[in-house]
Amino acid sequence: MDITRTDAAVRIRGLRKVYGRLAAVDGIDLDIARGETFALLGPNGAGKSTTVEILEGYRLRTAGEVSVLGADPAHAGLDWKARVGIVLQSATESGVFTVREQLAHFAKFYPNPRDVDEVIAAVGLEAKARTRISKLSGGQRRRVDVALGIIGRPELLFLDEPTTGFDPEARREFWDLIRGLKAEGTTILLTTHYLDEAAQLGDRAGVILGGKLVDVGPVDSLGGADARVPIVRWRGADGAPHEVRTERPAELVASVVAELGREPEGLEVIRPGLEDIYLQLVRAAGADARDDEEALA
Ligand SMILES: Nc1ncnc2c1ncn2[C@@H]1O[C@H](COP(=O)(O)OP(=O)(O)OP(=O)(O)O)[C@@H](O)[C@H]1O
Repeated sequence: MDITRTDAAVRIRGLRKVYGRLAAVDGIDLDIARGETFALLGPNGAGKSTTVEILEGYRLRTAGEVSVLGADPAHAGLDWKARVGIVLQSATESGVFTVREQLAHFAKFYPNPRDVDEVIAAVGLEAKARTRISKLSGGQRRRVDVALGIIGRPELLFLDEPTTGFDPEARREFWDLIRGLKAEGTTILLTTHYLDEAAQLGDRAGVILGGKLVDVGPVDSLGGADARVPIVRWRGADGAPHEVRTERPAELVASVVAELGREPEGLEVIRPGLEDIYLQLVRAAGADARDDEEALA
């Protein structure tokens, strides 16, 4: 099968990456459509960066098939590189240039770059355009990274934990920037530890655990319908904790109040958000892994 013959921006089949005895990526299949924003979630060491770096052409895979914008990133040339924007996890080091100089320099490598001043404005660095990068704060340097990632007007943008170190206002401004790129048709693959970021930006999300994609789907359906059923918690007459999942929490609370004849202690009604669902998935996978280990022992 020639998987480069696809309309998808990214197609991954049976991807594996082995470091010594560790399968850091252990059989991933995934399609990302053109124009889609896909958020890749997972705890530290899950295999997100390894996967993304293979797609970027920075790492070689052990096995599997990968197509990115119709090419195999392991063999793609300069034309392909010009169509891809990359914001790596680690920040820019080149401190001697000003923000504007650095961007103007990189813009020359691309056939159809964005306007340097527009990009500086888009990442909110107008006031620092003539400042040396070495004099910027961590969050401001991260904005330079993002600016360098988009200066070439990429069709596909990889963002590896882009807002680490951003203050809350900067994150919101960054989200607006990403929404603008998305509106222009840019395909975006985002890895993040911020679940609200995935919920704000992602059309779909995938959760990687132990090198495997354990769930993938629209952000608001991740974990399945059951994962979103409200949870009611309270303490009974003897002080014992109770927890019930129900689609009709008001009805349950009314019956608990009637039974106790008073306000229940420790009453909580929780509608699980993406963060709760993600944590449930991570814990469930951890429990499965322990069961497997016990079965093997
Ligand atoms: N060059 C390498 N040599 C050996 N092991 C590696 C190498 N790079 C990554 N690993 C291991 O592969 C696993 C996956 O790492 P990876 O960086 O892909 O995780 P991640 O999901 O991006 O984590 P984080 O959220 O911390 O960035 C980890 O156990 C890591 O220790």
